[in-house]
Amino acid sequence: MIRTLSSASSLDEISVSYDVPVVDPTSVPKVLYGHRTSLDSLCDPEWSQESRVLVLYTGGTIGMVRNDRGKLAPIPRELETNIRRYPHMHDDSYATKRFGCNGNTPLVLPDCKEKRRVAYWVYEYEPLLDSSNMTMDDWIRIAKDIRGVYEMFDGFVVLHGTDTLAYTASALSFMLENLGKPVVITGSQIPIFETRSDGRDNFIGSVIMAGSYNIPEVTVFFNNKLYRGNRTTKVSTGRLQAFDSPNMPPLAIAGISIQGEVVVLVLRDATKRGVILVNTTQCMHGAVDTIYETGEALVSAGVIAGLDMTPEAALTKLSYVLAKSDWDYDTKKRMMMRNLRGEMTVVGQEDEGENQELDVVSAISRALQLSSSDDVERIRDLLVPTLFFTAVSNCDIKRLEEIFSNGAEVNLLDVSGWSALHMAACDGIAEVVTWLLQHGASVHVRDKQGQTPLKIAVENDHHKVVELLVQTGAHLTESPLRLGEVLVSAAAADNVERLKSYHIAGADLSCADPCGRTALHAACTVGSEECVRFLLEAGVPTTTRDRTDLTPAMCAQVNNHDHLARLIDEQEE
Ligand SMILES: NC(=O)C[C@H](N)C(=O)O
Repeated sequence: MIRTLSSASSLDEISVSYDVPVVDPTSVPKVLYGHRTSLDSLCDPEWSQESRVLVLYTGGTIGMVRNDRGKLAPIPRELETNIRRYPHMHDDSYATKRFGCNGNTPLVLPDCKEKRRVAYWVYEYEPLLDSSNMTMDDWIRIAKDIRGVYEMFDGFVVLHGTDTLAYTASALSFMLENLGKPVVITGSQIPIFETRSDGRDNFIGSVIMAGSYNIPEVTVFFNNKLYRGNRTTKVSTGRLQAFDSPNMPPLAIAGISIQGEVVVLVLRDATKRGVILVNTTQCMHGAVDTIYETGEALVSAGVIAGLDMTPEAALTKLSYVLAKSDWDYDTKKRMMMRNLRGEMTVVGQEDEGENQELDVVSAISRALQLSSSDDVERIRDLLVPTLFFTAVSNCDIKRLEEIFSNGAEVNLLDVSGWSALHMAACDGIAEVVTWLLQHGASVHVRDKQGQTPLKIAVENDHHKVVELLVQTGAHLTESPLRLGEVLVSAAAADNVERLKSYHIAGADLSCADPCGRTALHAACTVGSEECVRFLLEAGVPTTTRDRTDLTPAMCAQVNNHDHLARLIDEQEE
């Protein structure tokens, strides 16, 4: 089982930092824009059968080919063409049967016994880069590209050269604020086309991670291991185990610390001038420590202890923090000391007082006369999920806090694939939903029917909850045609509350069903004045004609609801 400590816990919508403006759709690269225009097919409800992954191919050895002189260089459009030929990377017969044979047929991974098949698209950068030639602008481009098509995919894979991969991973972890979907970065030491290559396993593993697991953060997948992105560092230019995450379990091993040679007085001047200095270790294992005189002297000179952050994470975190123009100097310093995305281990006040044993665990352990801590641990693992779901349905926030501090996984699923957020969204308790979102619950988790918490909240007309979920980046996944159908049936049932739910969830209320009928046609047909008034206030078009060439006003007249036809006329005037 894959466990993750979610790092996204804000109620804001996903955004990209480093001073990047809100993404302008016209700036989305052509191929991505192409996907945008085929949004309909991507959002088709049938699609819940597969998860969707976008592979952003930026360059690196993984897609390079040896030239006549034996030198490696990337060749445009070579990667996807080759992948289509590898049966273990693309199931052509499944893809053709499901999606037909057109220019936009996705690649599909063969059945890996995961929940759903994973369909994926490769978006190739131009030019393809050796990562040692990448700059901060390239990090920004990747972040913007992900933001631009964020709602259309369940996860993202970034194919990247290994030389600066850890820097990009750290940078993206800070830049992609409130990330709710997996972003997996990978590459290889040997090109994917060569007989012996780590590239194929890294590629397939990353696509599976991005498509089948709910790990909403920036990670690095390499040599069969998934690392937190901002914890990784490149450790070898030649070995297939090119990356490591020395200070993050399960690889963290206590070791000796490093002492730096510094001239403290030079440093004190700098911090007085408002320069932010961070002390990090180059060592693989361990953290900078103030038990040494030199370390203590650095702290007294105003240098921030970077604890066990990798130099890659420290550099990119600094760039991120410095670019935050709305933070003053003290806030920036405080943020550098705080664990923002799981990039460093902060022990101390945050942990104090937590981890008190749950009363019920203690009681059962006593009743069973358990003496070993392993046995108590097992009882806790068994009980915590049940207690957690019970606290959610009882809306018991105090209990939720207590269970959470005892290790409850906030995105845990029950047998029907429901998370605690699905449950709270169904009950419509905004307080619990807010608590879950603040503690890292993902709004993108789907149950076995492919339903998100947002869909559940909409279907139960919990408007406040719908609003909270949308603010956190949730979005509807139905195609416009399917939306047309549900809106028409809501209006036909005189259900204005449902129309409001869809409206708050961001649905376009003018969507038509397969007969060309809109919610306004249906409301006029059945004579629902409340629905007609609501739709007109929402500004839906009034002149749309259905397949039988009727406008909503004509439907009202045919069914003897002349007053509704008049309402529409007044609106048109
Ligand atoms: N293995 C690699 O990908 C190294 C290559 N020079 C790069 O970083 O792009």
